Amino acid sequence: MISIKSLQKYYGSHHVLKDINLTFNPGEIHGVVGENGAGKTTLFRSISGIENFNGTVEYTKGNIKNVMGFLPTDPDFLSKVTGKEYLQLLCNARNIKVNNFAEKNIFDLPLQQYAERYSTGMKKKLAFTGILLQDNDIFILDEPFNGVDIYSNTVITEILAKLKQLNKIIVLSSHIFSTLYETCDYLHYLKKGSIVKSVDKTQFESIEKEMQASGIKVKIDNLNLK
Ligand SMILES: Nc1ncnc2c1ncn2[C@@H]1O[C@H](COP(=O)(O)OP(=O)(O)OP(=O)(O)O)[C@@H](O)[C@H]1O
Repeated sequence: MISIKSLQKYYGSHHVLKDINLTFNPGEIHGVVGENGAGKTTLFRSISGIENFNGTVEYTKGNIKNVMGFLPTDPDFLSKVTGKEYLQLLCNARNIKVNNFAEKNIFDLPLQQYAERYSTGMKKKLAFTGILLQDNDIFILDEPFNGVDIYSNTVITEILAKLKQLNKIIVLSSHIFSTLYETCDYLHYLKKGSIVKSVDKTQFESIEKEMQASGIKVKIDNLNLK
């Protein structure tokens, strides 16, 4: 179980995350939704230990960093590192031996090419493959579906279902509600740095409606488009 208590994050005087309290259990898929700039990436980076913050993130089974795979929105790679070398590096970091990377290449990526020259979607798929090969127990996925083609979206959805079956802890963000309905067990609505609503699947619609009602129509009307 991951237990987040009173998490606060400031960038200078900007209070980006305000008193976040969340619990994630094995076998659950949690979605974090919110408008651009609400703080989703900052929350994920804090949980992953990339950012300093006030409050606590506790994992009951030990050091979260040793068992967690973090997928950033836009993964980037060192220059002159091929896709295969990148996967090898990630496996080495966990002492995992892979004999045949071609067999593990679920997205059919050109593993002999330099990863930094991959397209946006290919980079995301390579980074995702890497954290899957690491046998992690926790997956923090920042917009895993964004920039990825339709077929790969289906593959990712099926992988998430499999990870859930395997009792992993999964936290993801997405702006696409149909995807969230399909994948998540719980949704947390992050608004201006605060969790304003946490619901189970039976109430996803209430968050979708609340987000739609948060002024978009009024703003468009104010444009006076003719
Ligand atoms: N390194 C940083 N330094 C200063 N401010 C930052 C930094 N990173 C993020 N912010 C600010 O923190 C706030 C939350 O940003 P964050 O990227 O977490 O939002 P988000 O919900 O992930 O947005 P999006 O949906 O657009 O990806 C924004 O106001 C952003 O400008």
